[in-house]
Amino acid sequence: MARTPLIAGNWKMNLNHLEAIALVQKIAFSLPAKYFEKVDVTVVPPFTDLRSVQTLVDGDKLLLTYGAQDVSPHVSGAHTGDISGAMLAKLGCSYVVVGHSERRSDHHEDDALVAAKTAAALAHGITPIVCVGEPLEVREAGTHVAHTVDQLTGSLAGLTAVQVAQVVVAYEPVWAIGTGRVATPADAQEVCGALRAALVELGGAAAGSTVRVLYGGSVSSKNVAEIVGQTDVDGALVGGASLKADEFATLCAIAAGGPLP
Ligand SMILES: O=C[C@H](O)COP(=O)(O)O
Repeated sequence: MARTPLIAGNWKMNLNHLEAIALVQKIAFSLPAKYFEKVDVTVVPPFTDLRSVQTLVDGDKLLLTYGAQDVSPHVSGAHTGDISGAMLAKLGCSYVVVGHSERRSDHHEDDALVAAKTAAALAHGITPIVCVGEPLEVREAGTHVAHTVDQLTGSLAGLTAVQVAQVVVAYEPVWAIGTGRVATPADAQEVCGALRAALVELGGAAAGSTVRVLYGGSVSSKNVAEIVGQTDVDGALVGGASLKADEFATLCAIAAGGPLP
């Protein structure tokens, strides 16, 4: 079954709600409806922008979707600073990023916590984008495939086969994030192929054929075609390049198979 590519723009801790509106308007203006038949496009702003983005997307009936950068593993109550899955669902979020390497590093998130967040997202009908990826020393030791497969297995622990088939996975080698040092298409395919095989182990054939496995790490309009051209790469999780409307729109158009906007 052909999987529709997904391009997700992770804004990280950038852009206030006014800047968010301006960027989404520019992206939507640059990408006419025909592109959305061939690629799913989502933006992932900071929490503080989500209500503004929701109002814009709903009001103007835009075809792109949006998501959040994190979700609480808790349901509600005394968890200062957390944002629940129910809150994100009410804001119309389609996706939530979980287990990004910046959160694993900055906030010491481990696979068990990521698994709890993954389950929290699914419980509210939000698709988790589950991130895995090796640091440079693991890549240099040559154990990156086993490392990322272990991370994925831990991050999906406790899910049913049906739930496994509902996630999106993002392979983001830490050494490629924000560095301009993109993985080669062969590097991306090697790990994404192994992750797909692991998905079959965890969720059966349905998970292997339906789950989209993205690549992330210095993706731009210059390299996206080769990356998404790999058999087991179904799109990209884009950081820096998602903050520039023209660049992000071009990147999405290329992932859709063109023509350029
Ligand atoms: O979530 C996105 C990734 O961390 C990639 O970021 P980047 O495209 O700036 O390298």
